[in-house]
Amino acid sequence: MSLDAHLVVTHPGFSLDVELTAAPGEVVALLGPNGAGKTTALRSLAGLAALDDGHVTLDGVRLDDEPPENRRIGVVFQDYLLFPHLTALDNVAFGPRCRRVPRRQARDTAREWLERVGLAEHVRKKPRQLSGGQAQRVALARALAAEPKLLLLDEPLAALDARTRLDTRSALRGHLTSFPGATVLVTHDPLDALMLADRLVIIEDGRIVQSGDAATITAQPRTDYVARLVGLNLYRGRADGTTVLLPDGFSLITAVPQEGAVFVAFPPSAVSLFAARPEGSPRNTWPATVTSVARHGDALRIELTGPLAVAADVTPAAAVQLELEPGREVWATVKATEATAYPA
Ligand SMILES: Nc1ncnc2c1ncn2[C@@H]1O[C@H](COP(=O)(O)OP(=O)(O)OP(=O)(O)O)[C@@H](O)[C@H]1O
Repeated sequence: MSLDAHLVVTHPGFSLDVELTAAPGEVVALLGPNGAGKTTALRSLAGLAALDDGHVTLDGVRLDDEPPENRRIGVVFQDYLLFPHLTALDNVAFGPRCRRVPRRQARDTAREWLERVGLAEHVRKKPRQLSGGQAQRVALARALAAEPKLLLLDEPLAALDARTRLDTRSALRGHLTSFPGATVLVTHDPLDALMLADRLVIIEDGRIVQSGDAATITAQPRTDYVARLVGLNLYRGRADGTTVLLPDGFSLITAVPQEGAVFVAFPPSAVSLFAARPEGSPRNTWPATVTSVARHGDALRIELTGPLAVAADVTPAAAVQLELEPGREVWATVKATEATAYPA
């Protein structure tokens, strides 16, 4: 169930030319700025957009001449909606039914999958009676129930609010871990990529600019986009429920409990700075000293030392008001809901 693809697609003013492989069980994330060609790549893998050149091979079998329904590819696309007139159960049973599995058996399989994604009580609901997170899980169950060899996910979490996103991301990670086929995931969100993927492939302007595991890419970004992308505050520690103890003794509180070795990540935009210790403040609050101030897009990126070394993004107005300059002592906070912990 390994994927080997060379995707060449030409539109007026844009050309995509990327080579992509994914081993059985491997999750590959395609990341890139808007218009980089991620969706085009995914659609051409799915057979929804024609290749102008190249090939798509799954397990050594060329797929590019096969119609989408014969490709044994599961897709969870943002615009690939559930059938509105079918129940969750029949939406999920649709895949097996397409493969001529008898109705009762298809429904049994669908029920199992809906249980697996935690929707046992919602099998009879129509899509409009489901929340965004539930609909996303039905879409995932529908894709997996068809026993695809390749799973394609296009921004699977983008439509969800922050809290639902966190829960759904963790659950999705579990499902991907037990999925035996190859997975290709498109996302804008570095956290999705770090948490869900074994390997990242960064696409800019239709070309691969960097690929590798998260640690390698984080250590050695090769383009401005990648540098900004990995501009996450990332720590390794040991989780005991929602408390993560870092090696130098500082503890971070996270929203989702974990156990054992974990990473904790949050973006610089999640760090707030205050002149005095804030009252009734979020769970993570510590004194910090500014070491540098640099322009970062429309914001200023502030590097701080203290019990936790962090980067924070603040508006220029806030930087002036807080008199942020090297040596300035401030208080930093991060909400537990912004600090994501995931197994290391
Ligand atoms: N059918 C089409 N006809 C012409 N141009 C297209 C077509 N589909 C995509 N493009 C162009 O191809 C480029 C890549 O688009 P694509 O949607 O693949 O990028 P993306 O990386 O997924 O972007 P985003 O993150 O914004 O979704 C864009 O410049 C887009 O305008």
